[in-house]
Amino acid sequence: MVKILMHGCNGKMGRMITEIVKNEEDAVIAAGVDKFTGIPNDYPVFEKITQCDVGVDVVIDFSNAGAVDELLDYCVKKSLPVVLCTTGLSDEQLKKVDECSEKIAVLKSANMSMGINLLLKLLKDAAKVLAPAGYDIELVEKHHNQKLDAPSGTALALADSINEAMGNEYEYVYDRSQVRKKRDAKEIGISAVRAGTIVGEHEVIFAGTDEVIEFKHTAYSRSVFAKGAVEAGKFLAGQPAGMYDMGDVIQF
Ligand SMILES: NC(=O)C1=CN([C@@H]2O[C@H](COP(=O)(O)OP(=O)(O)OC[C@H]3O[C@@H](n4cnc5c(N)ncnc54)[C@H](O)[C@@H]3O)[C@@H](O)[C@H]2O)C=CC1
Ligand SMILES: O=C(O)C1=N[C@H](C(=O)O)C[C@H](O)C1
Repeated sequence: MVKILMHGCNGKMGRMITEIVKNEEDAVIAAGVDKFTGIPNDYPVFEKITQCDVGVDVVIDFSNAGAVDELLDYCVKKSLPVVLCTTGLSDEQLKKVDECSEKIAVLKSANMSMGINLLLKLLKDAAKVLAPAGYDIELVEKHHNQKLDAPSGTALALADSINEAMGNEYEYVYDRSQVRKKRDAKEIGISAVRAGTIVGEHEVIFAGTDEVIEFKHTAYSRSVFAKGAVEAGKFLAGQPAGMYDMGDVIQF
């Protein structure tokens, strides 16, 4: 039985994971951490990660970028593997994540869904054919009005996947409002929409002369992220130190 510490247990994702784990035979949430403790849970909930004294096998984190440094310090101190799903981390924090992965197992992924992880692979092939043929690349992401970071971690991961396939020659452009020149061929434009309760939509557009190819992923429920996160947690418990991603969990 894998014992999970749910970091951010009373948020939208934390609550979804709490429900999904109830149907798991080989995993259980042994404790939660959330700065908002106003929700009754079946497991003990601590306001701060440093207060948690329950023995667990793995941490699943869906919280806030501001909470991640303390979480990483705790995981290193307790030698705990951590599935890091929070997005919007700073460059400094990303460096810290890398350093921590020398001491503990860290699985970092901006999107735990099967569809996006397949898309990360498919886009590399598409870009290798379409970019040299002169197709422009643009990305549009849409999320709910409660989301703090923009662009989404997934949009950045999709752009990084394309860029990696193209020798990291592309620059990301987030805002054209102050620009008075034509777009460069080696740009990936990234636009963000925040509205209503949209769970998560990502569109990657390859636009050539008289032809457009679009890849689109729509998450209709947070359960697609929650299921992936639980699988990742079960996979990561007991793994040696290192940097992991969803490609290690979902074998295509
Ligand atoms: N990797 C993935 O597949 C996905 C990642 N996310 C990311 O996960 C994060 C959380 O998303 P949601 O659950 O929608 O947000 P949310 O705002 O509904 O939940 C976050 C929870 O973290 C808690 N929290 C904030 N600061 C804290 C601290 N210092 N210590 C303990 N708890 C703290 C809040 O009280 C809240 O309950 C975001 O960064 C989001 O972008 C969201 C969905 C999927
Ligand atoms: O905040 C969200 O909701 C989501 N965040 C992730 C991201 O930033 O990519 C993943 C998902 O799209 C939902």
